Amino acid sequence: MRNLTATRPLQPWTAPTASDPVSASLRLPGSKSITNRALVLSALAAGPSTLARPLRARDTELMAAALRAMGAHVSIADDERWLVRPHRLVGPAHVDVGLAGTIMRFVPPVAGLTEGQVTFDGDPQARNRPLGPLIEALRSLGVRIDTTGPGSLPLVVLGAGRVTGGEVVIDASASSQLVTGLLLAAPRFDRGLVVRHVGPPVPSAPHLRMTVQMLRSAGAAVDDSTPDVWVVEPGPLTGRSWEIEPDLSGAVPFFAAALVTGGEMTLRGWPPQGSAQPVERLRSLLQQMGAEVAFTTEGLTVRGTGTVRGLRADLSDVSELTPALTALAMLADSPSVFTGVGHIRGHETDRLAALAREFTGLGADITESSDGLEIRPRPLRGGTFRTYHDHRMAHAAAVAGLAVPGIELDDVACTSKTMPEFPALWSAVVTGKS
Ligand SMILES: O=C(O)C1=C[C@@H](OP(=O)(O)O)[C@@H](O)[C@H](O)C1
Ligand SMILES: C=C(OP(=O)(O)O)C(=O)O
Repeated sequence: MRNLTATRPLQPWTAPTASDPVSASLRLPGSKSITNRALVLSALAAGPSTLARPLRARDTELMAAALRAMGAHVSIADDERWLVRPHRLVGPAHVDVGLAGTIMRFVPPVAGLTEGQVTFDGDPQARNRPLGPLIEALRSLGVRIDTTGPGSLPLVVLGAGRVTGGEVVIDASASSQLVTGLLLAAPRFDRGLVVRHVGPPVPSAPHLRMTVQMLRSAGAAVDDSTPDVWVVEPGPLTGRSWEIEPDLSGAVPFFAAALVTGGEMTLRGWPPQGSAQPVERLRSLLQQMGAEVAFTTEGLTVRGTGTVRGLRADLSDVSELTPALTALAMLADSPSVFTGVGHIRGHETDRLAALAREFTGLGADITESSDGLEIRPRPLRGGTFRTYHDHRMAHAAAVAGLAVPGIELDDVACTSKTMPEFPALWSAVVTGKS
């Protein structure tokens, strides 16, 4: 099986230190999670769709390429508006998932609906990310899948062009994306789908709500009224125009900059009717850490008061924020304890181990627990910080670097996963040249 992933040259980068309060008003790129759900739903719809202000980054370009490889017409030439015209899905096709959880979990069910063989592989670290429960769930629904590894990439889906559907039991405690992947394709299964989760809690509940909300927007009938059970009726998905919100997770390091430096950061472009992303939860976390947060006509504004407070929190619903919040906690006036995020050991890297190791290398007092981190702030020093191909490790190092001179990332190019402009934009914002 081929691995088409090109080797990317490492890009060392020294995180800029802020000499003044960081203040800016920005419009950030679109949400990865919304863009990739919209691409999948559009490729499975009965008519054409558009995505307004999508995220252009490695994860979303690879998703577009994956769907195109299986026959959908996906045009991403225009930064402001991507076009998707569904087409009969046919193999043979190869899907390079890169390091994207959204591709490795959302596309195999689509491959089951494809006529022909679809192979999947990605970056070496993608092979470590949990996929077994999805493979088993699809097999139990009659989809033929060949694997060489123990329930992980690489894999081959021998698509029959249709999936009967029915009922499936899955342990999705390793990732909410295991459920989302099944749900997104489920309206196109002959009998629809009932997904029943059995096991420790599913993390990232807001991402599951986003999935249900977007399925309904595309015309699907979904019942999520019973905890840990999702019922999707069979039926056509409609093509539509998707407005992609700015990425909330990508915004967090910028909000953190306001907190650390006593500055003010406004992110423009929030939907007036409420967000599909967990804005209220983020607002509460930042407030507990000492920020003032306000929604104005211009956007979402976070103001630092000059002091960062320690935080005790279960972060299971917003686990992808753990790296940036850990960096903030390093600079706080009291200890922090984060729990509920054991599953981020299966994110782009083992984030608990990587954060503990790299910040310890800078002089931090940080320890891993089985499901989180404990941080007792003390002065940090500059030094090398390894990012392990993980964009959010780079975000964490950048936040610490605001207050600690000489933090040298071995590679910042990993930020291309969700925000290729991150190094340039961050430097401009921190130095006041944005
Ligand atoms: O569905 C999604 O778009 C995502 C779900 C979450 O995954 P996990 O449930 O694996 O944490 C989140 O961390 C990830 O960044 C994006
Ligand atoms: C966990 C993340 O990504 P993925 O969508 O690849 O799971 C993340 O972006 O923090």
